[in-house]
Amino acid sequence: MAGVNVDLAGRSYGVLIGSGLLADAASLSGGLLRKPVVPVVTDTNVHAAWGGVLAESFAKAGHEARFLIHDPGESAKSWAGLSRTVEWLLELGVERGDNIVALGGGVIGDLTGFAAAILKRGCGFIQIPTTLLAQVDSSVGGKTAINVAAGKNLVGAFHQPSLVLADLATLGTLPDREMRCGYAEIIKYGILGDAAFFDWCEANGSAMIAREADALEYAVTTSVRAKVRIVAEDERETSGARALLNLGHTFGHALEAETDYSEKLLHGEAVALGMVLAARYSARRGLVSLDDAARITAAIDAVGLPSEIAALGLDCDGQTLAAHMLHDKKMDAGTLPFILLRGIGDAFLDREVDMADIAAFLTEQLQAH
Ligand SMILES: NC(=O)c1ccc[n+]([C@@H]2O[C@H](COP(=O)([O-])OP(=O)(O)OC[C@H]3O[C@@H](n4cnc5c(N)ncnc54)[C@H](O)[C@@H]3O)[C@@H](O)[C@H]2O)c1
Ligand SMILES: O=C(O)C(=O)C[C@@H](O)[C@H](O)[C@H](O)COP(=O)(O)O
Ligand SMILES: [Zn+2]
Repeated sequence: MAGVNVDLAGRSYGVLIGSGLLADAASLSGGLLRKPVVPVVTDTNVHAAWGGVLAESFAKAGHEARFLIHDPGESAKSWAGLSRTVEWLLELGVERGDNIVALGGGVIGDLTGFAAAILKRGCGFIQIPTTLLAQVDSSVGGKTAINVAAGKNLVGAFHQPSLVLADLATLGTLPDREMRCGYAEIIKYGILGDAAFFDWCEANGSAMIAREADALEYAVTTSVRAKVRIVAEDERETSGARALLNLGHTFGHALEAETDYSEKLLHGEAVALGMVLAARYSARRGLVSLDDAARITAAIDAVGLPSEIAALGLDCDGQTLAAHMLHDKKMDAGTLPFILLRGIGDAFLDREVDMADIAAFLTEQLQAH
């Protein structure tokens, strides 16, 4: 088992990574579980696959896991999903010092974390991420949110968990499409700041997606360490350091909005496409070489992630996609900074991007091939 500490004044916590942690969840949580009944928020798929293992672990330690089970998918990260969660937690009599368990992927983690942030002005929560994407990214760092009509994650809070338990064995039941989504956020750490890790991803992406134990453990621990370093430097995304974790997301969130946050395009797939677009736009501006942009596209394509927005068959132009971006949380005094590239492993925040140029570029990309 590997452990990574997230060092934040007054809000520090550990991320434990290993295989089989769920069966020991109660003992690993130690004093964080204070009451006989422990609220666990999850979705139907995760409950069916792993709810029993968690319930048994809690029962061995004298706790009853009481489940709130949402439908799977982005629809749970909504006002309706939030209100259902908060009302249920209130009925259970959850107190500020209690910890609510989020058992699931990024949707359940973001929703439960936000419910914990606002319930009685702030309760504790434990992240038990069961997707690769949630283990390498969403369970760590304290961004919690729901989606609203105007866009992705627009209502939320920074609220750090008390503990993260990333059990690699839970990935055994995860569909391959979701494994590829996790890979998108993993290779993101290489593209934005670690060229050697990008090389490693290029060589080991397929092994990781095939759940080869060594590759998976290396990918998850390296990713978590990378994220923790950035979060410790800029917890609330104020200095620009954390904004680099948004590489591919300005484009990606616009694509998710245009596809109605549906199964047509999952978050990791949108981020993969967004990173290709960021690389190609950087090349168009002469910031990065065409070779580097092509290498990023090839690494994404090689594992079966989408790399061409033209193939999505969207009925819109670049201007429509650019309009979605105007709600982006990075907007600052009317301008939208973009995360662009000078090279693989060398991302930076460009505050001088012209939105008309972005729209024209996207129209070209929508028509390409
Ligand atoms: N807070 C952050 O920093 C952050 C970072 C990245 C992504 N996100 C958010 O995370 C969300 C995406 O998360 P996700 O990719 O984990 O998707 P998800 O939570 O929708 O899970 C994907 C699918 O896998 C199923 N599933 C989960 N674990 C499983 C398991 N072990 N076995 C079988 N099925 C399982 C789920 O039921 C769901 O159908 C997006 O809303 C995104 O905005 C947040
Ligand atoms: O932790 C961060 O910071 C990230 O940007 C991680 C992203 O992968 C994640 O999708 C995040 O939710 C996007 O941030 P947002 O502020 O644009 O919602
Ligand atoms: Zn993301």
